[in-house]
Amino acid sequence: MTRAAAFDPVKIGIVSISDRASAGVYEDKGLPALQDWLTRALLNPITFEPRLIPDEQDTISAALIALVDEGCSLVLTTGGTGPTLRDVTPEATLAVAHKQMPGFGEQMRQISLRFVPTAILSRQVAVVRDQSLIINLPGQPKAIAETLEGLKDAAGAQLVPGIFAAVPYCVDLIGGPYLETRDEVCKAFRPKSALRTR
Ligand SMILES: Nc1ncnc2c1ncn2[C@@H]1O[C@H](COP(=O)(O)OP(=O)(O)OP(=O)(O)O)[C@@H](O)[C@H]1O
Ligand SMILES: Nc1nc2c(c(=O)[nH]1)N[C@H]1C(S)=C(S)[C@@H](COP(=O)(O)O)O[C@H]1N2
Repeated sequence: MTRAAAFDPVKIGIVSISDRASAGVYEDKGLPALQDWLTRALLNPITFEPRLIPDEQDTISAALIALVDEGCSLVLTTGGTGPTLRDVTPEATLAVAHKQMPGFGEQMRQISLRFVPTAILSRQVAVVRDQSLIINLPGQPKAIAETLEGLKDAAGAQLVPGIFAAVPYCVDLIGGPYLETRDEVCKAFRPKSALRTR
């Protein structure tokens, strides 16, 4: 068996929530940014389930429920986390939550403050629904890598850990596949007792 074949396959939902990108007013950069980063970070074979939808609460909740029901162990959204009247991604996500995971939002705002003072305007949340972890990321395409990967210095040393470091163990705990990362992109952390030996 090749080493690649030993990695668990994973299905990941990626959801870009933008009135203008979904209407074709501008090109969607959210889905490509999510797909690029996840492909770089994960060693597992990934099946992506992409959705590009407007900032409508019921549409967002329905998309999240469908992705979880289709077997996505992880669902990442981008966009609609700010304070404008149309920004309803956190409400749509909380509406389908079985558990809230507040640490992800707290850490994302800490990371983002190192990039922009307006980081505190993002109301992003993370939740568990069934055996899936759903995480909101901000809408600025560059915010995707910033929040997932964190902040590194010029030599590549981690200054602020990205939120993705905690994602593989969280997915373990809710019964999902064993996710493995490329350390140079994101060093995942698991307690020693949870490490799989090869
Ligand atoms: N899917 C996307 N593709 C490209 N750029 C985006 C996308 N989503 C957001 N942006 C950029 O990031 C900014 C902030 O994102 P935000 O989610 O607040 O969008 P918005 O201003 O509510 O507008 P819209 O929902 O129409 O994208 C946008 O104004 C836009 O410049
Ligand atoms: N890492 C990062 N976080 C960020 C930003 C950013 O550029 N980079 N933009 C902020 C801004 S300006 C806003 S209004 C909020 C909400 O963005 P959203 O409505 O696009 O989700 O995210 C914030 N978080």
